[in-house]
Amino acid sequence: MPAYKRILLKLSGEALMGDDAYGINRATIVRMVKEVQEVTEMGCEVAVVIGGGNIFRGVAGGSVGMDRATADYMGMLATVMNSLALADTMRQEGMTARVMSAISIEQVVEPYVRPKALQYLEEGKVVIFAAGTGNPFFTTDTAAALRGAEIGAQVVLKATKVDGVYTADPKKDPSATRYSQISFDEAISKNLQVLDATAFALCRDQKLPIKVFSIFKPGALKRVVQGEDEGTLVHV
Ligand SMILES: Nc1ncnc2c1ncn2[C@@H]1O[C@H](COP(=O)(O)OP(=O)(O)O)[C@@H](O)[C@H]1O
Ligand SMILES: O=c1ccn([C@@H]2O[C@H](COP(=O)(O)OP(=O)(O)O)[C@@H](O)[C@H]2O)c(=O)[nH]1
Repeated sequence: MPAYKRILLKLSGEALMGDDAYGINRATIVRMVKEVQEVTEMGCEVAVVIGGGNIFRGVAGGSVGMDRATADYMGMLATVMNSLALADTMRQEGMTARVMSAISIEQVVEPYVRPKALQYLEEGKVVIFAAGTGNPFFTTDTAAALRGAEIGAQVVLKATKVDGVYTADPKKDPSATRYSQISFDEAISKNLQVLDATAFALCRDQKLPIKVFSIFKPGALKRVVQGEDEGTLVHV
């Protein structure tokens, strides 16, 4: 029995590169899809938000003099590409996935319509939310928090490059240690960078717990969904 009936899974776009320098690494995306398949087979309803950092990030465009909003729209389009790749890989693995976009590009993907997303989830289909929130100056973490709240997910699962929330950024401070759980208030008071501030505030207000775990660790998603001790739970 899964510990969660419905989850919102945020997959890092950057992690899709695997060991490549850019784009989507085939073996990496297949592995991610197989992990998602395992949890759908347990009867867990899965919605996914995928980032775009493997292709384009708005801040990168902004830093070289591009108009930030334009760069962010490019970033959103990058998430659409990743979403299409993810849905197609799911199809190849025998799953049914539907991509819904926050910006209208109807020839490519259907628009996000909340009742329809809920229907797909009830039917056991994986729903992939593309184009983030549809607004510049936001991130896909915020899209994950927003859609997670909208669909009534019991938890936002952030599958990322680190295996949890640490006392300090583990990439900069090797002596940092991992929390197995931490409250929203404590994470805020210690200024721990887990999700961006907007996403974090939304989850806290909606009392939507967040689980941070490694996207690279085999079987981690399954263990999280089974309610086992994996990664870090950020709770109310
Ligand atoms: N206290 C902390 N605990 C864990 N990770 C942290 C912390 N502070 C900063 N980080 C950094 O946050 C990064 C993950 O967040 P993020 O850039 O949003 O990744 P993505 O959106 O690609 O999943 C990690 O690579 C880690 O270096
Ligand atoms: O609601 C959103 C979501 C994403 N983006 C843009 O899309 C890019 C890719 O998303 P993100 O950086 O969150 O991806 P990840 O870190 O997961 O690779 C961001 O840098 C933003 O430029 C945006 O403008 N609004």
